[in-house]
Amino acid sequence: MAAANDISEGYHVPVLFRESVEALDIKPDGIYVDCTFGGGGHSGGILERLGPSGRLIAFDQDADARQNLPDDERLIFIPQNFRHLSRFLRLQKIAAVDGLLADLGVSSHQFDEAERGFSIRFDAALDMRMDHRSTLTAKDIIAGYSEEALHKLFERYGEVTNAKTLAKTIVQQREKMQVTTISQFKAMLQPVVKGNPNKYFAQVFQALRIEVNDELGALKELLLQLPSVLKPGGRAAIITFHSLEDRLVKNFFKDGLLEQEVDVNPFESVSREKPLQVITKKPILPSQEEMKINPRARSAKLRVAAKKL
Ligand SMILES: C[S@@+](CC[C@H](N)C(=O)[O-])C[C@H]1O[C@@H](n2cnc3c(N)ncnc32)[C@H](O)[C@@H]1O
Repeated sequence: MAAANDISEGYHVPVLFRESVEALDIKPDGIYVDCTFGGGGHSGGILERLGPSGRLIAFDQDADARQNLPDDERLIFIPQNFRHLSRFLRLQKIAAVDGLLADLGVSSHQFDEAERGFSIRFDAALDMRMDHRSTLTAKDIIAGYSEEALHKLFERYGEVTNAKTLAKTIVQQREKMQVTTISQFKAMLQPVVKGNPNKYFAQVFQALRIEVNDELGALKELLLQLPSVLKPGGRAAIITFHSLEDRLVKNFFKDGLLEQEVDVNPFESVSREKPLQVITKKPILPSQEEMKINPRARSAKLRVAAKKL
């Protein structure tokens, strides 16, 4: 596993490393959660600050992350989706934790392994699953979703400007040809590509990846568990990579609500307890220097909140 100043470039370079680990305000004997272990960069930073009695519970739904596990008995690895956070903490007999970090999305490793099907750079099966135990793949979405569902998906998750035309083309074309690989899919899209093809394909692939892995559903479930999982004063630090995720985190940290819900009863809106206190009024962004060294950091935003005392 990568230590703080010995970042392994091979698997994943942690983004906003110092900022996010410092945001957890680590107590040496505390219990912490890394929801997204990946290459173990952030976990390494947390372990460095923990004393011998501290504990780190690390989740990752991708079996590949196991290869980065350090030989450290303070770390417990849980190869599961972080949406099951409370359940697995209970199994470990942990009632609440002192801090939690989530560095959302995919790792560089997942992008760089051609056969995972995440990257437009390679040809492979249209897969995109972070967790191989789950059944839905990108191929299934292209083959089976209705035109309307495809339209909504590409518009919402990819901000594809001609999402309606794209959805229509997919539905027409899939009658004529079976699409199982990235190159077949890209060929199918050729007539509708708008602007820079790489940018267009990247938006389309992002939308499919979010759907395959139900990334927003998992994030919502994680957020809803924060008030009960954190100890009073316990910190949550979440790094997002696109506006849909960031909006969810921002709203939940501010109001304890997933969407901007309108309170029907104005008295209730005054009295409703907000479970978290926002620590970062504005998101923390990577420095120019970090973005130069690690272009993947460009869209990262870190938000931090604490459970109210
Ligand atoms: C951006 S990488 C994290 C990198 C890590 N912070 C590091 O320093 O190497 C995201 C990781 O989280 C995992 N992941 C994403 N969503 C997840 C979820 N809902 N549950 C569990 N793991 C998830 C991915 O498999 C990937 O390995």
